[in-house]
Amino acid sequence: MNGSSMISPTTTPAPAPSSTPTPASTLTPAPAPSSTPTPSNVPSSRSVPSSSSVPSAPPRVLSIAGSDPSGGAGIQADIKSISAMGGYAMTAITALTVQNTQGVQSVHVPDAAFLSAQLDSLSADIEIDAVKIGMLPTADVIRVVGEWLGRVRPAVVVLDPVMVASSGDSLVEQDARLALLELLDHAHLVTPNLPELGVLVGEPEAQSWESALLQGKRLAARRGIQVLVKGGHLTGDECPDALVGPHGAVTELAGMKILTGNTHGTGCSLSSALATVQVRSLDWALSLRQVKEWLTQALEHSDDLQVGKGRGPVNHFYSLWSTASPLPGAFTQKLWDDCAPVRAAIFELPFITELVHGSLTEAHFAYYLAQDAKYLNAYSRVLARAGELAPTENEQRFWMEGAHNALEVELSLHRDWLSVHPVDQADAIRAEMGPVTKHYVDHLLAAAFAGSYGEVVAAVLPCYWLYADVARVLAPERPGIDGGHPYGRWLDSYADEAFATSARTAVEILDVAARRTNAADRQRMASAFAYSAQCELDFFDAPRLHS
Ligand SMILES: Nc1ncnc2c1ncn2[C@@H]1O[C@H](COP(=O)(O)OP(=O)(O)OP(=O)(O)O)[C@@H](O)[C@H]1O
Ligand SMILES: Cc1ncc(CO)c(N)n1
Repeated sequence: MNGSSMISPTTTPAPAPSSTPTPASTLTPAPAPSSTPTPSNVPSSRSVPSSSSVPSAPPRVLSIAGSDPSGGAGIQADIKSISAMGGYAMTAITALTVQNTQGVQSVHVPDAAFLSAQLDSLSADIEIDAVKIGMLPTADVIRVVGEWLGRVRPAVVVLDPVMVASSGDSLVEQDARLALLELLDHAHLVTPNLPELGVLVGEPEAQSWESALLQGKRLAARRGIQVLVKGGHLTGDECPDALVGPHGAVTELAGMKILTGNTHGTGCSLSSALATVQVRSLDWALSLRQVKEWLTQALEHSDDLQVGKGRGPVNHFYSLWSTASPLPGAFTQKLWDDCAPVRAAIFELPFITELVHGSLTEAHFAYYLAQDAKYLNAYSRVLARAGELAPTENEQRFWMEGAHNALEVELSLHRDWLSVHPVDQADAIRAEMGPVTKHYVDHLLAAAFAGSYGEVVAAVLPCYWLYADVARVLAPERPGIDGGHPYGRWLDSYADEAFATSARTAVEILDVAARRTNAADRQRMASAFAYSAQCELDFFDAPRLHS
Protein backbone atom coordinates (compact mmCIF):
# COMPACT_ATOMS: atom_id res chain seq x y z
CA MET A 1 0.00 0.00 0.00
CA ASN A 2 1.47 3.34 -0.99
CA GLY A 3 0.93 6.57 0.82
CA SER A 4 0.48 9.78 -1.15
CA SER A 5 1.02 13.32 0.01
CA MET A 6 -1.47 16.16 0.21
CA ILE A 7 -1.44 18.50 -2.80
CA SER A 8 -0.84 21.57 -0.69
CA PRO A 9 -1.87 22.33 2.87
CA THR A 10 -2.75 25.90 1.91
CA THR A 11 -5.46 24.73 -0.49
CA THR A 12 -7.28 22.96 2.32
CA PRO A 13 -10.26 25.11 3.35
CA ALA A 14 -10.71 23.65 6.84
CA PRO A 15 -8.91 25.24 9.75
CA ALA A 16 -6.06 23.10 11.01
CA PRO A 17 -7.18 20.99 13.97
CA SER A 18 -4.94 22.92 16.37
CA SER A 19 -6.59 26.22 15.48
CA THR A 20 -10.08 24.86 15.97
CA PRO A 21 -11.56 26.13 19.23
CA THR A 22 -11.96 23.00 21.30
CA PRO A 23 -15.21 22.79 23.27
CA ALA A 24 -14.61 21.93 26.91
CA SER A 25 -16.67 18.78 26.64
CA THR A 26 -14.30 17.30 24.10
CA LEU A 27 -11.22 17.65 26.28
CA THR A 28 -12.02 14.41 28.02
CA PRO A 29 -12.17 11.22 26.00
CA ALA A 30 -15.65 10.08 25.05
CA PRO A 31 -17.01 7.85 27.79
CA ALA A 32 -17.83 4.32 26.80
CA PRO A 33 -21.59 4.07 26.19
CA SER A 34 -21.96 1.69 29.15
CA SER A 35 -20.90 4.40 31.59
CA THR A 36 -23.42 6.86 30.17
CA PRO A 37 -26.57 7.34 32.27
CA THR A 38 -28.82 7.36 29.20
CA PRO A 39 -29.98 3.98 27.86
CA SER A 40 -27.30 2.54 25.64
CA ASN A 41 -29.57 2.63 22.63
CA VAL A 42 -30.05 6.38 23.00
CA PRO A 43 -27.01 8.28 21.80
CA SER A 44 -26.11 10.60 24.64
CA SER A 45 -25.84 13.83 22.69
CA ARG A 46 -29.38 13.41 21.27
CA SER A 47 -30.79 14.36 24.65
CA VAL A 48 -29.51 17.91 24.12
CA PRO A 49 -30.50 18.72 20.55
CA SER A 50 -28.58 21.62 19.19
CA SER A 51 -30.65 24.69 18.45
CA SER A 52 -29.66 24.49 14.80
CA SER A 53 -30.85 20.91 14.28
CA VAL A 54 -34.09 20.56 12.33
CA PRO A 55 -35.71 17.21 13.18
CA SER A 56 -37.65 17.02 9.94
CA ALA A 57 -34.59 17.58 7.73
CA PRO A 58 -32.92 14.47 6.35
CA PRO A 59 -30.32 13.01 8.75
CA ARG A 60 -26.82 14.13 7.77
CA VAL A 61 -24.79 10.97 7.65
CA LEU A 62 -21.05 10.69 7.07
CA SER A 63 -19.50 7.52 5.74
CA ILE A 64 -15.80 7.10 6.49
CA ALA A 65 -14.92 4.17 4.26
CA GLY A 66 -13.10 2.86 1.22
CA SER A 67 -14.14 3.32 -2.38
CA ASP A 68 -15.45 0.38 -4.40
CA PRO A 69 -15.47 1.48 -8.06
CA SER A 70 -17.91 -1.30 -8.94
CA GLY A 71 -20.48 0.53 -6.82
CA GLY A 72 -21.73 -2.36 -4.69
CA ALA A 73 -19.73 -1.97 -1.48
CA GLY A 74 -17.79 0.66 0.42
CA ILE A 75 -18.48 4.37 0.04
CA GLN A 76 -20.65 3.80 -3.03
CA ALA A 77 -22.92 1.33 -1.23
CA ASP A 78 -23.07 3.69 1.73
CA ILE A 79 -24.19 6.67 -0.36
CA LYS A 80 -26.92 4.54 -1.92
CA SER A 81 -28.04 3.06 1.39
CA ILE A 82 -28.07 6.38 3.26
CA SER A 83 -30.04 7.92 0.38
CA ALA A 84 -32.45 4.97 0.21
CA MET A 85 -33.16 5.48 3.92
CA GLY A 86 -33.89 9.18 3.36
CA GLY A 87 -30.57 10.53 4.65
CA TYR A 88 -28.14 13.10 3.26
CA ALA A 89 -24.90 11.27 2.50
CA MET A 90 -21.38 12.65 2.99
CA THR A 91 -18.11 10.79 2.51
CA ALA A 92 -14.49 10.74 3.63
CA ILE A 93 -12.56 8.17 1.63
CA THR A 94 -10.02 6.09 3.54
CA ALA A 95 -8.78 3.95 0.65
CA LEU A 96 -9.18 3.50 -3.07
CA THR A 97 -9.61 -0.08 -4.14
CA VAL A 98 -9.24 -1.63 -7.55
CA GLN A 99 -12.25 -3.88 -7.25
CA ASN A 100 -15.06 -5.49 -9.21
CA THR A 101 -17.70 -8.09 -8.38
CA GLN A 102 -15.07 -10.82 -8.68
CA GLY A 103 -12.51 -9.53 -6.24
CA VAL A 104 -10.13 -6.82 -5.03
CA GLN A 105 -7.08 -6.42 -7.23
CA SER A 106 -5.30 -3.57 -5.46
CA VAL A 107 -5.60 -1.01 -2.66
CA HIS A 108 -4.22 2.52 -2.56
CA VAL A 109 -4.22 4.39 0.74
CA PRO A 110 -4.06 8.19 0.50
CA ASP A 111 -2.08 10.07 3.14
CA ALA A 112 -3.82 9.84 6.52
CA ALA A 113 -3.27 13.59 7.03
CA PHE A 114 -5.39 14.23 3.96
CA LEU A 115 -8.22 12.17 5.44
CA SER A 116 -7.82 14.09 8.67
CA ALA A 117 -8.19 17.37 6.78
CA GLN A 118 -11.37 16.15 5.11
CA LEU A 119 -12.91 15.14 8.43
CA ASP A 120 -12.04 18.46 10.03
CA SER A 121 -13.39 20.37 7.06
CA LEU A 122 -16.72 18.59 7.34
CA SER A 123 -17.15 18.90 11.09
CA ALA A 124 -16.12 22.55 11.05
CA ASP A 125 -19.02 23.34 8.77
CA ILE A 126 -21.72 20.69 8.93
CA GLU A 127 -23.59 19.19 11.84
CA ILE A 128 -23.13 15.48 11.48
CA ASP A 129 -26.04 13.42 12.83
CA ALA A 130 -24.50 10.01 12.31
CA VAL A 131 -21.25 8.39 11.23
CA LYS A 132 -20.75 5.02 9.64
CA ILE A 133 -17.21 3.68 9.63
CA GLY A 134 -16.15 1.05 7.12
CA MET A 135 -12.77 0.06 5.69
CA LEU A 136 -9.88 1.48 7.74
CA PRO A 137 -6.85 0.02 5.98
CA THR A 138 -3.95 1.02 8.26
CA ALA A 139 -3.23 1.78 11.90
CA ASP A 140 -2.48 5.40 10.85
CA VAL A 141 -5.94 5.81 9.36
CA ILE A 142 -7.53 4.27 12.45
CA ARG A 143 -5.65 6.70 14.67
CA VAL A 144 -6.84 9.70 12.63
CA VAL A 145 -10.45 8.55 12.72
CA GLY A 146 -10.29 7.75 16.44
CA GLU A 147 -8.82 11.14 17.25
CA TRP A 148 -11.52 12.91 15.21
CA LEU A 149 -14.35 10.88 16.77
CA GLY A 150 -13.02 11.65 20.23
CA ARG A 151 -13.16 15.37 19.49
CA VAL A 152 -16.39 15.60 17.52
CA ARG A 153 -18.35 12.83 19.32
CA PRO A 154 -21.11 12.35 16.77
CA ALA A 155 -24.46 11.30 18.19
CA VAL A 156 -24.63 8.00 16.31
CA VAL A 157 -21.50 6.04 15.41
CA VAL A 158 -21.80 2.64 13.68
CA LEU A 159 -18.54 0.75 13.21
CA ASP A 160 -18.47 -1.94 10.55
CA PRO A 161 -15.10 -3.57 11.28
CA VAL A 162 -14.36 -4.43 7.65
CA MET A 163 -11.44 -6.83 7.34
CA VAL A 164 -12.13 -9.03 4.35
CA ALA A 165 -14.23 -8.33 1.22
CA SER A 166 -17.05 -10.75 0.37
CA SER A 167 -14.72 -12.08 -2.36
CA GLY A 168 -12.32 -13.20 0.40
CA ASP A 169 -9.66 -10.53 -0.27
CA SER A 170 -8.10 -8.81 2.73
CA LEU A 171 -8.81 -5.08 3.02
CA VAL A 172 -6.85 -4.30 6.16
CA GLU A 173 -3.19 -4.54 7.15
CA GLN A 174 -2.56 -7.16 9.83
CA ASP A 175 -1.46 -4.72 12.57
CA ALA A 176 -4.51 -2.55 11.93
CA ARG A 177 -6.81 -5.32 13.20
CA LEU A 178 -5.71 -4.73 16.78
CA ALA A 179 -5.84 -0.96 16.42
CA LEU A 180 -9.47 -1.39 15.40
CA LEU A 181 -10.26 -2.60 18.93
CA GLU A 182 -9.44 0.85 20.31
CA LEU A 183 -11.98 2.40 18.01
CA LEU A 184 -14.76 0.43 19.68
CA ASP A 185 -14.72 2.97 22.50
CA HIS A 186 -15.93 5.64 20.08
CA ALA A 187 -18.75 3.56 18.56
CA HIS A 188 -22.33 3.00 19.72
CA LEU A 189 -22.87 -0.07 17.56
CA VAL A 190 -20.40 -2.49 16.00
CA THR A 191 -21.53 -4.78 13.17
CA PRO A 192 -19.00 -7.61 12.67
CA ASN A 193 -19.64 -10.61 10.47
CA LEU A 194 -18.70 -13.97 12.01
CA PRO A 195 -14.97 -13.95 11.10
CA GLU A 196 -14.63 -10.32 12.24
CA LEU A 197 -16.44 -11.11 15.50
CA GLY A 198 -13.91 -13.87 16.14
CA VAL A 199 -11.01 -11.44 15.62
CA LEU A 200 -12.58 -8.82 17.91
CA VAL A 201 -13.02 -11.29 20.80
CA GLY A 202 -9.69 -12.97 20.07
CA GLU A 203 -11.25 -16.37 19.42
CA PRO A 204 -11.66 -18.66 16.41
CA GLU A 205 -14.62 -17.90 14.12
CA ALA A 206 -17.91 -19.17 15.59
CA GLN A 207 -19.22 -22.27 13.83
CA SER A 208 -22.81 -21.99 15.02
CA TRP A 209 -25.34 -19.24 15.67
CA GLU A 210 -25.38 -20.07 19.39
CA SER A 211 -21.62 -19.67 19.75
CA ALA A 212 -21.74 -16.47 17.66
CA LEU A 213 -24.27 -15.04 20.12
CA LEU A 214 -22.02 -15.97 23.05
CA GLN A 215 -19.09 -14.21 21.37
CA GLY A 216 -21.35 -11.20 20.72
CA LYS A 217 -22.28 -11.11 24.43
CA ARG A 218 -18.63 -11.27 25.48
CA LEU A 219 -17.69 -8.42 23.14
CA ALA A 220 -20.69 -6.27 24.16
CA ALA A 221 -19.99 -6.73 27.88
CA ARG A 222 -16.23 -6.23 27.57
CA ARG A 223 -16.50 -3.02 25.53
CA GLY A 224 -19.81 -1.65 26.86
CA ILE A 225 -21.23 -1.46 23.36
CA GLN A 226 -24.15 -2.72 21.28
CA VAL A 227 -23.05 -5.56 19.00
CA LEU A 228 -24.95 -6.64 15.94
CA VAL A 229 -24.17 -10.31 15.35
CA LYS A 230 -24.83 -11.06 11.65
CA GLY A 231 -25.80 -14.42 10.25
CA GLY A 232 -24.83 -13.82 6.61
CA HIS A 233 -21.92 -16.29 6.86
CA LEU A 234 -23.91 -19.14 8.42
CA THR A 235 -24.46 -22.28 6.43
CA GLY A 236 -28.06 -23.43 6.13
CA ASP A 237 -31.37 -21.88 5.11
CA GLU A 238 -31.53 -19.19 7.76
CA CYS A 239 -29.97 -15.79 8.01
CA PRO A 240 -30.71 -14.31 11.44
CA ASP A 241 -29.27 -11.13 12.92
CA ALA A 242 -29.16 -10.30 16.63
CA LEU A 243 -28.60 -7.14 18.57
CA VAL A 244 -26.69 -7.83 21.77
CA GLY A 245 -26.67 -5.10 24.42
CA PRO A 246 -23.79 -4.42 26.85
CA HIS A 247 -25.82 -6.00 29.67
CA GLY A 248 -26.57 -9.15 27.71
CA ALA A 249 -30.02 -8.29 26.31
CA VAL A 250 -30.51 -10.02 22.96
CA THR A 251 -32.99 -8.94 20.30
CA GLU A 252 -32.97 -11.51 17.55
CA LEU A 253 -34.48 -11.00 14.12
CA ALA A 254 -35.10 -14.22 12.25
CA GLY A 255 -34.74 -14.26 8.48
CA MET A 256 -34.51 -16.78 5.69
CA LYS A 257 -31.41 -16.84 3.52
CA ILE A 258 -32.21 -15.49 0.09
CA LEU A 259 -30.88 -17.69 -2.67
CA THR A 260 -28.74 -15.22 -4.55
CA GLY A 261 -25.05 -14.76 -5.25
CA ASN A 262 -25.52 -11.01 -5.10
CA THR A 263 -24.31 -10.31 -1.57
CA HIS A 264 -21.47 -7.90 -2.42
CA GLY A 265 -21.64 -5.03 0.07
CA THR A 266 -24.47 -6.32 2.29
CA GLY A 267 -22.48 -5.45 5.41
CA CYS A 268 -21.67 -1.92 4.19
CA SER A 269 -25.28 -1.35 3.17
CA LEU A 270 -26.64 -2.64 6.47
CA SER A 271 -24.36 -0.52 8.67
CA SER A 272 -24.82 2.76 6.82
CA ALA A 273 -28.60 2.26 6.61
CA LEU A 274 -28.67 1.54 10.35
CA ALA A 275 -26.73 4.71 11.14
CA THR A 276 -29.22 6.73 9.09
CA VAL A 277 -32.40 5.24 10.51
CA GLN A 278 -31.10 5.39 14.09
CA VAL A 279 -30.93 9.21 13.96
CA ARG A 280 -34.71 9.37 14.08
CA SER A 281 -35.71 6.09 15.71
CA LEU A 282 -33.24 6.32 18.63
CA ASP A 283 -33.89 2.61 19.16
CA TRP A 284 -31.45 0.10 17.69
CA ALA A 285 -33.96 -2.76 17.63
CA LEU A 286 -36.50 -0.64 15.72
CA SER A 287 -33.80 0.55 13.36
CA LEU A 288 -32.63 -3.00 12.72
CA ARG A 289 -36.17 -4.22 12.00
CA GLN A 290 -36.68 -1.47 9.39
CA VAL A 291 -33.27 -1.90 7.80
CA LYS A 292 -33.36 -5.71 7.65
CA GLU A 293 -36.72 -5.56 5.87
CA TRP A 294 -35.28 -3.14 3.33
CA LEU A 295 -32.05 -5.13 2.85
CA THR A 296 -33.98 -8.37 2.40
CA GLN A 297 -36.00 -6.76 -0.39
CA ALA A 298 -32.83 -5.24 -1.87
CA LEU A 299 -31.36 -8.77 -1.99
CA GLU A 300 -34.60 -10.19 -3.43
CA HIS A 301 -34.48 -7.63 -6.25
CA SER A 302 -30.71 -7.87 -6.83
CA ASP A 303 -31.06 -10.09 -9.90
CA ASP A 304 -32.79 -7.20 -11.71
CA LEU A 305 -29.49 -5.29 -11.80
CA GLN A 306 -27.29 -7.67 -13.77
CA VAL A 307 -23.98 -6.13 -12.69
CA GLY A 308 -20.81 -8.17 -13.13
CA LYS A 309 -19.86 -11.82 -13.40
CA GLY A 310 -19.09 -12.39 -9.69
CA ARG A 311 -20.91 -11.46 -6.50
CA GLY A 312 -23.23 -8.72 -7.69
CA PRO A 313 -24.57 -5.78 -5.66
CA VAL A 314 -27.94 -5.57 -3.94
CA ASN A 315 -30.66 -3.40 -5.46
CA HIS A 316 -30.63 -0.43 -3.06
CA PHE A 317 -33.35 1.51 -4.89
CA TYR A 318 -35.77 -1.30 -5.76
CA SER A 319 -38.60 0.55 -4.02
CA LEU A 320 -37.97 3.90 -5.70
CA TRP A 321 -37.54 2.27 -9.09
CA SER A 322 -40.67 0.16 -8.81
CA THR A 323 -42.77 3.31 -8.44
CA ALA A 324 -40.83 5.49 -10.88
CA SER A 325 -42.18 5.96 -14.38
CA PRO A 326 -40.56 3.30 -16.61
CA LEU A 327 -38.23 4.22 -19.45
CA PRO A 328 -39.71 4.10 -22.98
CA GLY A 329 -40.18 0.50 -24.06
CA ALA A 330 -39.34 -0.97 -20.64
CA PHE A 331 -42.87 -1.70 -19.47
CA THR A 332 -43.98 -3.54 -22.58
CA GLN A 333 -40.64 -5.34 -22.88
CA LYS A 334 -41.12 -6.66 -19.36
CA LEU A 335 -44.66 -7.81 -20.14
CA TRP A 336 -43.27 -9.61 -23.17
CA ASP A 337 -40.42 -11.20 -21.20
CA ASP A 338 -42.73 -12.21 -18.37
CA CYS A 339 -45.09 -14.02 -20.73
CA ALA A 340 -42.26 -16.01 -22.37
CA PRO A 341 -43.50 -19.30 -20.82
CA VAL A 342 -46.98 -18.72 -22.28
CA ARG A 343 -45.50 -17.89 -25.68
CA ALA A 344 -43.35 -21.00 -25.62
CA ALA A 345 -46.37 -23.11 -24.60
CA ILE A 346 -48.41 -21.80 -27.55
CA PHE A 347 -45.83 -23.09 -30.02
CA GLU A 348 -45.92 -26.49 -28.32
CA LEU A 349 -49.70 -26.90 -28.63
CA PRO A 350 -50.90 -29.69 -30.92
CA PHE A 351 -53.42 -27.22 -32.37
CA ILE A 352 -50.61 -24.92 -33.58
CA THR A 353 -48.21 -27.60 -34.85
CA GLU A 354 -51.04 -29.41 -36.66
CA LEU A 355 -52.36 -26.15 -38.08
CA VAL A 356 -48.97 -25.33 -39.57
CA HIS A 357 -48.50 -28.78 -41.06
CA GLY A 358 -52.03 -28.85 -42.42
CA SER A 359 -52.89 -31.95 -40.41
CA LEU A 360 -55.36 -30.27 -38.04
CA THR A 361 -58.78 -31.94 -38.23
CA GLU A 362 -61.48 -29.82 -39.81
CA ALA A 363 -63.63 -30.38 -36.75
CA HIS A 364 -61.05 -28.72 -34.50
CA PHE A 365 -60.51 -25.91 -36.96
CA ALA A 366 -64.24 -25.34 -37.31
CA TYR A 367 -64.69 -25.25 -33.55
CA TYR A 368 -61.85 -22.78 -33.26
CA LEU A 369 -63.27 -20.51 -35.98
CA ALA A 370 -66.77 -20.61 -34.54
CA GLN A 371 -65.45 -19.61 -31.13
CA ASP A 372 -63.25 -16.97 -32.70
CA ALA A 373 -66.23 -15.37 -34.41
CA LYS A 374 -68.04 -15.12 -31.06
CA TYR A 375 -64.90 -13.82 -29.43
CA LEU A 376 -64.35 -11.16 -32.09
CA ASN A 377 -67.84 -9.82 -31.63
CA ALA A 378 -67.19 -9.18 -27.93
CA TYR A 379 -63.64 -8.05 -28.64
CA SER A 380 -64.98 -5.37 -30.97
CA ARG A 381 -67.05 -3.90 -28.12
CA VAL A 382 -64.01 -3.83 -25.83
CA LEU A 383 -61.90 -2.12 -28.49
CA ALA A 384 -64.66 0.46 -28.85
CA ARG A 385 -64.44 1.03 -25.09
CA ALA A 386 -60.69 1.65 -25.46
CA GLY A 387 -61.63 4.19 -28.14
CA GLU A 388 -64.05 5.85 -25.73
CA LEU A 389 -61.38 6.18 -23.03
CA ALA A 390 -58.52 7.12 -25.38
CA PRO A 391 -56.72 10.33 -24.34
CA THR A 392 -55.86 11.41 -27.90
CA GLU A 393 -57.79 11.49 -31.16
CA ASN A 394 -55.16 9.31 -32.86
CA GLU A 395 -55.59 6.59 -30.28
CA GLN A 396 -59.37 6.97 -30.42
CA ARG A 397 -59.25 6.46 -34.17
CA PHE A 398 -56.91 3.48 -33.85
CA TRP A 399 -59.20 1.61 -31.46
CA MET A 400 -62.37 2.49 -33.34
CA GLU A 401 -60.82 1.15 -36.55
CA GLY A 402 -59.78 -1.94 -34.61
CA ALA A 403 -63.37 -2.40 -33.40
CA HIS A 404 -64.62 -2.07 -36.96
CA ASN A 405 -62.03 -4.53 -38.31
CA ALA A 406 -62.90 -7.11 -35.66
CA LEU A 407 -66.50 -7.09 -36.92
CA GLU A 408 -65.30 -7.34 -40.52
CA VAL A 409 -63.17 -10.38 -39.67
CA GLU A 410 -66.11 -11.93 -37.80
CA LEU A 411 -68.23 -11.47 -40.92
CA SER A 412 -65.59 -12.97 -43.18
CA LEU A 413 -65.22 -15.97 -40.90
CA HIS A 414 -68.92 -16.68 -41.34
CA ARG A 415 -68.87 -15.91 -45.05
CA ASP A 416 -65.60 -17.55 -46.13
CA TRP A 417 -65.03 -20.37 -43.67
CA LEU A 418 -67.91 -21.39 -41.50
CA SER A 419 -70.48 -21.42 -44.32
CA VAL A 420 -68.39 -23.73 -46.53
CA HIS A 421 -67.59 -26.40 -43.94
CA PRO A 422 -69.24 -29.81 -44.14
CA VAL A 423 -72.52 -30.36 -42.40
CA ASP A 424 -71.06 -32.55 -39.69
CA GLN A 425 -69.32 -29.49 -38.30
CA ALA A 426 -72.59 -27.66 -37.96
CA ASP A 427 -72.66 -28.51 -34.27
CA ALA A 428 -69.45 -26.66 -33.67
CA ILE A 429 -70.61 -23.75 -35.75
CA ARG A 430 -73.92 -23.42 -34.00
CA ALA A 431 -72.38 -23.99 -30.58
CA GLU A 432 -72.81 -21.50 -27.83
CA MET A 433 -69.81 -19.62 -26.57
CA GLY A 434 -67.55 -22.33 -25.10
CA PRO A 435 -66.25 -22.10 -21.52
CA VAL A 436 -62.77 -20.93 -22.53
CA THR A 437 -64.16 -18.26 -24.85
CA LYS A 438 -66.57 -17.10 -22.17
CA HIS A 439 -63.79 -16.93 -19.60
CA TYR A 440 -61.65 -14.79 -21.89
CA VAL A 441 -64.53 -12.54 -22.94
CA ASP A 442 -65.64 -12.05 -19.32
CA HIS A 443 -62.12 -10.94 -18.43
CA LEU A 444 -62.11 -8.43 -21.32
CA LEU A 445 -65.58 -7.13 -20.47
CA ALA A 446 -64.61 -6.70 -16.80
CA ALA A 447 -61.65 -4.54 -17.89
CA ALA A 448 -63.94 -2.61 -20.24
CA PHE A 449 -66.58 -2.08 -17.58
CA ALA A 450 -64.42 -1.13 -14.61
CA GLY A 451 -60.82 -0.78 -15.78
CA SER A 452 -58.72 2.29 -16.53
CA TYR A 453 -57.70 3.03 -20.10
CA GLY A 454 -54.37 1.30 -19.45
CA GLU A 455 -56.09 -1.84 -18.18
CA VAL A 456 -58.40 -2.06 -21.18
CA VAL A 457 -55.49 -1.63 -23.57
CA ALA A 458 -53.37 -4.17 -21.64
CA ALA A 459 -56.24 -6.67 -21.71
CA VAL A 460 -56.76 -6.39 -25.48
CA LEU A 461 -53.07 -6.31 -26.42
CA PRO A 462 -52.19 -10.05 -26.31
CA CYS A 463 -54.73 -10.71 -29.07
CA TYR A 464 -52.75 -8.36 -31.34
CA TRP A 465 -49.26 -9.09 -30.15
CA LEU A 466 -49.37 -12.87 -29.75
CA TYR A 467 -51.17 -13.38 -33.07
CA ALA A 468 -48.69 -11.19 -34.92
CA ASP A 469 -45.86 -13.12 -33.28
CA VAL A 470 -47.37 -16.53 -33.98
CA ALA A 471 -47.89 -15.53 -37.63
CA ARG A 472 -44.32 -14.18 -37.90
CA VAL A 473 -42.79 -17.34 -36.47
CA LEU A 474 -44.99 -19.78 -38.37
CA ALA A 475 -44.92 -18.14 -41.83
CA PRO A 476 -41.50 -19.57 -42.85
CA GLU A 477 -42.28 -22.93 -41.25
CA ARG A 478 -45.39 -23.64 -43.29
CA PRO A 479 -44.66 -26.55 -45.66
CA GLY A 480 -45.74 -26.37 -49.32
CA ILE A 481 -48.59 -28.83 -49.75
CA ASP A 482 -49.77 -30.13 -53.10
CA GLY A 483 -53.17 -28.75 -53.86
CA GLY A 484 -52.57 -25.89 -51.46
CA HIS A 485 -52.29 -25.68 -47.69
CA PRO A 486 -55.77 -26.23 -46.21
CA TYR A 487 -55.34 -23.34 -43.77
CA GLY A 488 -52.92 -21.28 -45.85
CA ARG A 489 -55.29 -18.42 -46.59
CA TRP A 490 -56.24 -18.13 -42.93
CA LEU A 491 -52.59 -18.13 -41.85
CA ASP A 492 -51.83 -15.46 -44.46
CA SER A 493 -54.45 -13.12 -43.04
CA TYR A 494 -52.48 -12.88 -39.78
CA ALA A 495 -49.05 -12.78 -41.44
CA ASP A 496 -50.21 -9.62 -43.20
CA GLU A 497 -47.86 -6.62 -42.74
CA ALA A 498 -50.78 -4.30 -41.92
CA PHE A 499 -51.67 -6.53 -38.97
CA ALA A 500 -48.06 -6.50 -37.71
CA THR A 501 -48.07 -2.68 -37.93
CA SER A 502 -51.30 -2.50 -35.92
CA ALA A 503 -49.77 -4.78 -33.29
CA ARG A 504 -46.72 -2.49 -33.01
CA THR A 505 -48.95 0.57 -32.67
CA ALA A 506 -50.99 -1.13 -29.94
CA VAL A 507 -47.77 -1.99 -28.05
CA GLU A 508 -46.56 1.62 -28.33
CA ILE A 509 -49.92 2.93 -27.09
CA LEU A 510 -49.74 0.66 -24.05
CA ASP A 511 -46.16 1.72 -23.33
CA VAL A 512 -47.10 5.40 -23.39
CA ALA A 513 -50.14 4.73 -21.17
CA ALA A 514 -47.89 2.91 -18.67
CA ARG A 515 -45.49 5.84 -18.48
CA ARG A 516 -48.35 8.29 -18.00
CA THR A 517 -50.00 6.48 -15.09
CA ASN A 518 -49.04 5.43 -11.55
CA ALA A 519 -47.41 2.27 -10.12
CA ALA A 520 -50.68 0.74 -8.88
CA ASP A 521 -52.33 1.14 -12.29
CA ARG A 522 -49.23 -0.30 -13.99
CA GLN A 523 -49.51 -3.31 -11.70
CA ARG A 524 -53.16 -3.84 -12.72
CA MET A 525 -52.21 -3.36 -16.37
CA ALA A 526 -49.53 -6.03 -16.09
CA SER A 527 -52.03 -8.43 -14.47
CA ALA A 528 -54.63 -7.78 -17.16
CA PHE A 529 -52.06 -8.43 -19.88
CA ALA A 530 -50.78 -11.65 -18.28
CA TYR A 531 -54.34 -12.92 -17.81
CA SER A 532 -55.24 -12.28 -21.44
CA ALA A 533 -52.03 -13.95 -22.61
CA GLN A 534 -52.95 -17.07 -20.64
CA CYS A 535 -56.47 -16.90 -22.14
CA GLU A 536 -54.91 -16.84 -25.63
CA LEU A 537 -53.02 -20.03 -24.85
CA ASP A 538 -56.17 -21.68 -23.50
CA PHE A 539 -58.16 -20.52 -26.52
CA PHE A 540 -55.82 -22.31 -28.94
CA ASP A 541 -56.06 -25.45 -26.83
CA ALA A 542 -59.86 -25.34 -26.43
CA PRO A 543 -60.78 -27.27 -29.63
CA ARG A 544 -58.85 -30.30 -28.36
CA LEU A 545 -60.63 -30.16 -24.99
CA HIS A 546 -64.03 -29.62 -26.62
CA SER A 547 -64.02 -32.77 -28.71
N1 LIG B 1 -28.28 -14.50 1.36
C1 LIG B 1 -28.79 -13.66 2.26
N2 LIG B 1 -30.11 -13.64 2.52
C2 LIG B 1 -30.64 -12.79 3.42
N3 LIG B 1 -29.90 -11.93 4.13
C3 LIG B 1 -28.57 -11.91 3.94
C4 LIG B 1 -27.94 -12.77 3.00
N4 LIG B 1 -26.60 -12.53 3.03
C5 LIG B 1 -26.41 -11.56 3.92
N5 LIG B 1 -27.59 -11.18 4.50
C6 LIG B 1 -27.80 -10.14 5.49
O1 LIG B 1 -26.94 -9.08 5.13
C7 LIG B 1 -26.41 -8.45 6.27
C8 LIG B 1 -24.88 -8.49 6.21
O2 LIG B 1 -24.49 -9.77 6.64
P1 LIG B 1 -23.10 -10.44 6.35
O3 LIG B 1 -22.90 -11.39 7.47
O4 LIG B 1 -23.10 -10.98 4.97
O5 LIG B 1 -22.12 -9.20 6.46
P2 LIG B 1 -20.70 -8.94 5.82
O6 LIG B 1 -19.96 -10.22 5.62
O7 LIG B 1 -20.07 -7.92 6.67
O8 LIG B 1 -21.07 -8.33 4.42
P3 LIG B 1 -20.07 -7.95 3.19
O9 LIG B 1 -20.46 -8.90 2.10
O10 LIG B 1 -20.43 -6.55 2.84
O11 LIG B 1 -18.66 -8.09 3.67
C9 LIG B 1 -27.02 -9.17 7.45
O12 LIG B 1 -28.18 -8.48 7.86
C10 LIG B 1 -27.37 -10.53 6.90
O13 LIG B 1 -28.41 -11.12 7.61
C1 LIG C 1 -14.17 -0.53 -0.22
C2 LIG C 1 -14.82 -1.72 0.39
N1 LIG C 1 -15.27 -1.64 1.66
C3 LIG C 1 -15.89 -2.71 2.21
C4 LIG C 1 -16.01 -3.89 1.52
C5 LIG C 1 -16.67 -5.09 2.16
O1 LIG C 1 -17.75 -5.54 1.50
C6 LIG C 1 -15.52 -3.92 0.19
N2 LIG C 1 -15.61 -5.02 -0.56
N3 LIG C 1 -14.93 -2.82 -0.34
